[in-house]
Amino acid sequence: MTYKITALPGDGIGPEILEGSIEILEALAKKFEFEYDLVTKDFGGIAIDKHGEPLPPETLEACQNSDAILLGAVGGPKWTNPKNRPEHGLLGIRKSLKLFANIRPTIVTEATAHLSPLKESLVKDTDFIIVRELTGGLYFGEPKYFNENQAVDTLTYTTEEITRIAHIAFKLALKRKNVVTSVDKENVLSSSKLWRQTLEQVSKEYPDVTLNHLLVDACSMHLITNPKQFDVIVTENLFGDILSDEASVIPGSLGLSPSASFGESGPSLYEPIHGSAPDIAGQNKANPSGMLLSLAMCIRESLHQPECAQHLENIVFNTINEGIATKDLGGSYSTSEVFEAIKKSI
Ligand SMILES: NC(=O)C1=CN([C@@H]2O[C@H](COP(=O)(O)OP(=O)(O)OC[C@H]3O[C@@H](n4cnc5c(N)ncnc54)[C@H](O)[C@@H]3O)[C@@H](O)[C@H]2O)C=CC1
Ligand SMILES: CC(C)CC(=O)C(=O)O
Ligand SMILES: [Mg+2]
Repeated sequence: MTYKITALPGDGIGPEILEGSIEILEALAKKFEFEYDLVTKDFGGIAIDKHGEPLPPETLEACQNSDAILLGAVGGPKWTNPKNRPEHGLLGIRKSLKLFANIRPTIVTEATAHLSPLKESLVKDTDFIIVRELTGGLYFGEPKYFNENQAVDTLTYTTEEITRIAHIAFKLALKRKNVVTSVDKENVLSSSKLWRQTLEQVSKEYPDVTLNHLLVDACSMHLITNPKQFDVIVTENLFGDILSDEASVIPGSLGLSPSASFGESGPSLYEPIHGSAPDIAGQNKANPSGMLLSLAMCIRESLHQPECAQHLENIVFNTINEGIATKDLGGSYSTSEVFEAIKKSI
C-alpha cells in the first residue's frame, strides 16, 4: 500500500523544520522499505500571499485525499489582518477535517532528564499525554466579533463534543496507567460544569479507570511541581493549548514537543506544538525535534511502521544526548547540522 501524505510547511520556521524532516522520511522509507506519495501545498501566510486565503481549496482538497498531513507552523508579524490571518487556516483545516482529538505527549526518561530546566529528580520518568479537544470551545464559538467598544468570544461545548473526547481519553488510559485527570474551571464556567458532569457520566463505562478532576489554575501548578502524578489529562481547547506549552518545559523545550490530531475517520494531522517562531525564523536555529517526533507519530499511526517510528525516536534523543542540539536545549548546533547528524544515524 502506498500512503498519501500532504506536507504543509507554512511560515517562519515551518519550512526549515519540515523540509529537513521530509528528507529524513525519504531515508527511513528506503531503510524500512515502505512507499508513500508526498505532495507539498501552500498553507498559512504564504497561501494568503499567493492565493489570498490561508487555506486555499486546492490545499484542503489535497489534505482530504491524504492518509496523513505533516504541518510545520503558520503565522507571523507580516499577517495581522484580523479577517484573514494564517491562524484561521489552521482552525479551518482542523474543523474541515473534523480533527477533534489532539494528542500531546510528554515523556522524560532517565537519559533525557538532564535536558529539563526543572530538577532532574522531579521530571525523571514523567510520562503523560494531554488529550486536547480541538474543534470546539472559545476558538470556534459564535458570536465572535470585536468593535471599538466591545469584543466577544463565546465558549460553547455540547454533551456530544465532550463525550467523544472523553472516550478518547478513557480508551487511552486503559492502554496506560488507568488514570484520567479532567481539567476544567468548574467553579465559574458553565461549559466546565457540563464538561465535568459529562466526564463523570462517561467514566461509568470505564470502571477500571480512575477519574480525577483538577481546576485549570491548580493544574498549571501541579504540572511543573509534580508532573509524574499524571497519566492522561483531558481538557478543552484553550486550556489544552496553554497547558501543553507549559508542559513542554518539562522535557526541556517547546521545540521538543510533538502532536497528532485525529477525527473519527479520514486523514490525521501531525505537527509540533510550537508556532512559527518569527524571532528565530530564517536563522537555521530552530529545533527540529518536535517536527521529527510528530513525523514519528505519523509513521506509527498513519503509515503503520512502528519499528521505523521507534528507530526515529531513538535517533532524535540519542543525537541530543550526544550533544548535537540546538540553542534552546543548550547546544550550539544549527537546524541543518542536527538534520545531517540524524540522517547519518539512519
Ligand atoms: N501550530 C501553529 O502553526 C501555531 C502557530 N502559532 C503562531 O506562531 C506565531 C508566533 O507565535 P509565538 O507566540 O511566538 O509562539 P512560538 O511557539 O512560535 O514561539 C515561542 C518561543 O519559543 C521559541 N520556539 C518555538 N519553536 C521553537 C523551535 N522549534 N526551536 C527553538 N525555539 C522555538 C520561539 O523562538 C519563541 O521564543 C504567531 O503568529 C502564532 O499565532 C502559534 C502556535 C502554534
Ligand atoms: C492558532 C493557535 C490555536 C495554534 C496553537 O497555539 C496550537 O494549536 O497550539
Ligand atoms: Mg499553542
